[in-house]
Amino acid sequence: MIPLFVRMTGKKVVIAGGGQIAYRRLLPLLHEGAHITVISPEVIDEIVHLAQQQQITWHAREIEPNDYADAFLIIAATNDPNVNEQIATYAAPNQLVNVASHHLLGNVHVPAFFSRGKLQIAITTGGASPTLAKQIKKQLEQIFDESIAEYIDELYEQRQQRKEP
Ligand SMILES: C[C@@]1(CC(=O)O)c2cc3[nH]c(cc4nc(cc5[nH]c(cc(n2)[C@H]1CCC(=O)O)[C@@](C)(CC(=O)O)[C@@H]5CCC(=O)O)C(CC(=O)O)=C4CCC(=O)O)c(CCC(=O)O)c3CC(=O)O
Ligand SMILES: NC(=O)C1=CN([C@@H]2O[C@H](COP(=O)(O)OP(=O)(O)OC[C@H]3O[C@@H](n4cnc5c(N)ncnc54)[C@H](O)[C@@H]3O)[C@@H](O)[C@H]2O)C=CC1
Repeated sequence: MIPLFVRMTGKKVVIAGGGQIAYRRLLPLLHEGAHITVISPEVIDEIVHLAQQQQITWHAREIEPNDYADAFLIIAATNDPNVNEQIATYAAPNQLVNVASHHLLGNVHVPAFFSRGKLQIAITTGGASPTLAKQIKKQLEQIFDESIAEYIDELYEQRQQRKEP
């Protein structure tokens, strides 16, 4: 696997499942302006709320292959490993698929990550220990505190000016 930072604005994302994990995946995508559809018979209150506010679409039923045929990114976050596996199987080879229940399925892993303005730091252990990824993130959050965001903004401005003809 290689790390990529993907611009998700306007991209169609289909999330199967509506528990805490689905919600955790959903939030940064929503923040980035992705078009999110959650398909799940039941969802947590936070997801109900987002659907009521029309920030996302929620279909209260089980997922079917047709639901994600044209999705850019599919997130399989149900609590049924067979359903998640089926999603990975039915997805087209050119789709991005994240399977929360099994690190060897799908083609995208979600890292532990944090941002300081334009600086983004992401850590993965390739399924070895998500808990360790979280611990490393916490250590790096101490090293790169909020003050670095302003410095990086300055670097950005200076660089843009240098690039101007
Ligand atoms: C493959 C991946 C999924 C993907 O890419 O979507 C995956 C898979 C699995 N996680 C499981 C369990 C836990 N995951 C966490 C936490 C996090 N897990 C995250 C990512 C990933 N987890 C990807 C690999 C990343 C990597 O390896 O580094 C983080 C970094 C990001 C995020 O989820 O947002 C987030 C920390 C976020 C943060 O705080 O920064 C905790 C601890 C906790 O919640 O506090 C536990 C319980 C302890 C334990 O079991 O270790 C299980 C067993 C499930 C079961 O028993 O059914 C599987 C299945 C499997 O391993 O196959
Ligand atoms: N960080 C990570 O990557 C972690 C991943 N996991 C994995 O993620 C899975 C989901 O975790 P939680 O959100 O806590 O589970 P949860 O049990 O709270 O939620 C599961 C959701 O899946 C929905 N669902 C069940 N069958 C469905 C179907 N056929 N179609 C659509 N939706 C369906 C349910 O209605 C429910 O909303 C876990 O089972 C586990 O395998 C668990 C912990 C951490």
